[in-house]
Amino acid sequence: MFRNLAKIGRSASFSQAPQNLKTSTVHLQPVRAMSALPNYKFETLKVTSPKEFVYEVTLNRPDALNSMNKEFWYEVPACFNQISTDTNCRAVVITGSGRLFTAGLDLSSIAEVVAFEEDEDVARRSMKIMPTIRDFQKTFTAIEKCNKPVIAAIHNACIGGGVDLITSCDIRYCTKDAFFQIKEVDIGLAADVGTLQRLPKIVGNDSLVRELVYTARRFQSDEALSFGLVSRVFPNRDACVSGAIEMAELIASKSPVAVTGSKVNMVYSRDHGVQEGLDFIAVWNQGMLQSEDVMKAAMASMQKETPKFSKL
Ligand SMILES: CCC/C=C/C=C/C(=O)SCCNC(=O)CCNC(=O)[C@H](O)C(C)(C)COP(=O)(O)OP(=O)(O)OC[C@H]1O[C@@H](n2cnc3c(N)ncnc32)[C@H](O)[C@@H]1OP(=O)(O)O
Repeated sequence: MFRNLAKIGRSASFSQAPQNLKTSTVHLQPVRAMSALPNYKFETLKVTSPKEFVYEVTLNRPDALNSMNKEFWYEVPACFNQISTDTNCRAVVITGSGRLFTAGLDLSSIAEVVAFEEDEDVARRSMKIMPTIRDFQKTFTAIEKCNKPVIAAIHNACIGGGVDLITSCDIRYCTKDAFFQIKEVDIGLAADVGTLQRLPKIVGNDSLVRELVYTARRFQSDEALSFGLVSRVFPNRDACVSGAIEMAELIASKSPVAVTGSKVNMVYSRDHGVQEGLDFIAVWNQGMLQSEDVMKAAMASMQKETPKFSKL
């Protein structure tokens, strides 16, 4: 399988003829021109802070349709692990630069990403590939494990690995022109970095998920909204990104103790039974109920004031 993919990779377009990419037709860049945060230095991502306590992580390879190359797979977890403990951030928005959100795996990078000696024994080759798959799974798990809620703002195409990415986010918004495709079967793969595991839990319709996975058929924003993959649809990219940032700002105004606790417990409860989930939150809250945030929030609510919470 990967041997064939590696051959495709050697002849795919981005590595050989990036100048041919059709990126000039529609450029929907944000109206806001924001400078990157100096302590977040990545090749494939740009991190900015559009509002206090809100970070925007932009997939930043517009000329390659934000496709996922080797650097991307390692930069995403580095970025989200850093954000997870960054006390200046309480909510994150993921956006795509250029004309679409992401084209998924960079087909021209496959040979570099999955490197092995062709004449090597199958077991030895397999054992070399396994750690790469595990690493790539960690890429999107880092978003799910990030202590801050993450909102995906999707415009135009969200293909293959893009669906893996957005299903690891907490909230998904998209534009009216957005379309999605679980594309992996079309390149001879069973999706292996999260879609098959997370999507059924998000949409609660196993029959539909299987249909989308087995056929790789495209579906549009209205269908994505109808079965709950996204919760809001906006007329265009600017409106979508602004809506996501506004929601992130609202989340960031709440107690970071309460929001982080809610995220950690929702992820835990998705993967465990009701009683285990109740046990987990009981242990969690035996500590967190002692937080100053509880008293602050309750007092502010009674006095009809807006509480201000300290950094975590
Ligand atoms: C261990 C692995 C874990 C990860 C697995 C992940 C798997 C996946 O993501 S599977 C999906 C991989 N992606 C694709 O198959 C995308 C295929 N591309 C498209 O469907 C369309 O190109 C797209 C909808 C993104 C855009 O369509 P549009 O009509 O607007 O543009 P095109 O003319 O089709 O494309 C422009 C040029 O870009 C090249 N290109 C597009 N996507 C990729 C890609 N993912 N990797 C490399 N190159 C890509 C396309 O060939 C065109 O090149 P050229 O003909 O030279 O202009």
